Amino acid sequence: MNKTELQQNKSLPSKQERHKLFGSVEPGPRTKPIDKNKMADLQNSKKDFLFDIDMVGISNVKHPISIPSTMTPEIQTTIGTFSFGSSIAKGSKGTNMSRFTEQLDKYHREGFAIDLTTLKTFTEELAGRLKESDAEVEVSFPWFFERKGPYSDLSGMNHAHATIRVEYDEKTGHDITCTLTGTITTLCPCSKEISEYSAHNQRGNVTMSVKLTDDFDEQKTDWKAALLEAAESNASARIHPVLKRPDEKMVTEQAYENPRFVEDIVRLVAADLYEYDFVEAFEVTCRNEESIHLHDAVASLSYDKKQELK
Ligand SMILES: Nc1nc2c(ncn2[C@@H]2O[C@H](COP(=O)(O)OP(=O)(O)OP(=O)(O)O)[C@@H](O)[C@H]2O)c(=O)[nH]1
Repeated sequence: MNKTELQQNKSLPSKQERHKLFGSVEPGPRTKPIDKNKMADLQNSKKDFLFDIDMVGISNVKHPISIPSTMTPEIQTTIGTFSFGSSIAKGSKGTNMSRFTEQLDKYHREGFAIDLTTLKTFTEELAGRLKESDAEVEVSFPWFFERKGPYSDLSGMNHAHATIRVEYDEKTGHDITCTLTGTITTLCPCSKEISEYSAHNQRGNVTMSVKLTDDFDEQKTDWKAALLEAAESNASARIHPVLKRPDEKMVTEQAYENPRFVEDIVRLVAADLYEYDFVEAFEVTCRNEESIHLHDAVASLSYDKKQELK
């Protein structure tokens, strides 16, 4: 049926009348100023408001971002989920929340690339814009990377979940924590040991949170690729988007030859993070989505290399 054949039998009231029909009313008298300078500014009231606030800001801010990567694709646009905040002293009623998104938009217009150098500048500048001595910014995003079948070399796209957190304080400078959750295959050592055939295996989620050393050089090291390698190289097998039968045979046999408990994974990944010279402290968690249970198996450990110096 085309447009001219469609009959409009109903005679509808105008859109304005329809809105009235559904409850819209005429605006009431306007008594409050519309000029910004004459408006009340509650946020900036100064009194003793009893307690300092550790962090106030906005969260769950979705925004398009571009991220650099040493793996293919080297530049990718994705959606970042941000949170921004700062402390406020008890003498201030509130923060100026519009300034967070105002600054985000300014950086976006200048081609906001989500690298650590830019995020450090962003956080310091945010503290200045808020007229506070500290600020924090966190951004999470799916990071995509190409993965080839081990035999066929056929490629497809995998992704891991990345988070960068930058904390700035004018007295102590910047603190950066980078987190990556990568997915792996784990094959149960116990099941392999006790069974006449086979062994159950599952998807494991490895979350690595690392505090970077002050001299970390992102031109030399892609932290995302390094953390992914720590998780995948210690797994029973890697996860692949495209597998032909010869590939499938290879990853199945590889998993059988490399059985891992969640405890094995966190310890082996910890050993790699311990050897990375750009990592000052770390936390590793492995959560296996068990294929023989409805529940997950979990293990985690944390380590601070500075402890060794004490
Ligand atoms: N402090 C505070 N602000 C809120 C809250 N809920 C909403 N707002 C925000 O208040 C903002 C407007 O306040 P400001 O950012 O101080 O606006 P302004 O005073 O015109 O901005 P400046 O000229 O930069 O000081 C809006 O962006 C709202 O999102 C809240 O719980 N606390």
